[in-house]
Amino acid sequence: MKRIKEISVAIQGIATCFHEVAAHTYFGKGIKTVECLSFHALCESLKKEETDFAVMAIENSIAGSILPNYFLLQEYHFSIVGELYVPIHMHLLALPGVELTDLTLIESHPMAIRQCSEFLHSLNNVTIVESEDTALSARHVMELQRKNVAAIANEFAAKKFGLQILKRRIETHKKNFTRFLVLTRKQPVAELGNKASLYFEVSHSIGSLADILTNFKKNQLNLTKIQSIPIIGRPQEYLFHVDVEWRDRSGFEKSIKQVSKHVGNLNVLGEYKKGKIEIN
Ligand SMILES: O=C(O)C(=O)C[C@]1(C(=O)O)C=C[C@@H](O)C=C1
Repeated sequence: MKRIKEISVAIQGIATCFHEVAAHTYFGKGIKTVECLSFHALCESLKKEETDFAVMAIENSIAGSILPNYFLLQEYHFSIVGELYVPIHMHLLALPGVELTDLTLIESHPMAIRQCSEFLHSLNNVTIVESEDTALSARHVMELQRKNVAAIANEFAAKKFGLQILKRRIETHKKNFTRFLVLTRKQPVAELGNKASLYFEVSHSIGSLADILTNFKKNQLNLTKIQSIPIIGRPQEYLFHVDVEWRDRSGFEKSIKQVSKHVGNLNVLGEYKKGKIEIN
């Protein structure tokens, strides 16, 4: 009997990290996840065909955009084929028996640290250290076996590395979501989506960006995100990354045709189905 090859998905981080949660939420449990310790390594894994897909965090509702990932999207030109919003619950993890007053060092991924800044500012004499990944930080706490060290990570990491949840839900706001993109090597557009991500540059003249946004409005496109990214080597010039949604795809097609005459470097990174934010 012919075996169906299991889908392999590059994630940034090690097992139990939020990227693994995102990959399992999108594809289900029957996939092989490939651990990458940077977003650059994640892109390389997909580019070198070691994996079929990559899941990449792009923004968080507390900490904002992950700007370096916009540069990676420009550099690698993968297709965005999906997106999902994952609820993020951050916990402070330490060895069993440790108390808050024992801590002198807390380690985590920089995005996790930013999501917990209010809590972290309330602590005295604690050094905050950035790491590649929340789950890796939890593993470090287990490996070090020191009472003064803690990690910010999720409940799956706590379970896997035998750590206690010293303080639960330390994110600055309880409605905390990270948006992940699902990437694959360049492929033709499936035209089944209701959302697209694109980027372009406009001339340095009055209203040039406003004209493009007005065109989106005219074609019934809902702008859900706009992010400017510096053009390296051209100070004060920017690329604009935008996400738009539609009810009728013909409006998107029309708009792309029309704006392509007025912008430079227009790239549609992908069309995909809009992800849902499930607030419960
Ligand atoms: O460190 C992890 O667990 C990750 O998957 C990375 C990451 C991120 O890049 O934003 C994913 C989701 C959370 O926002 C915090 C960290």
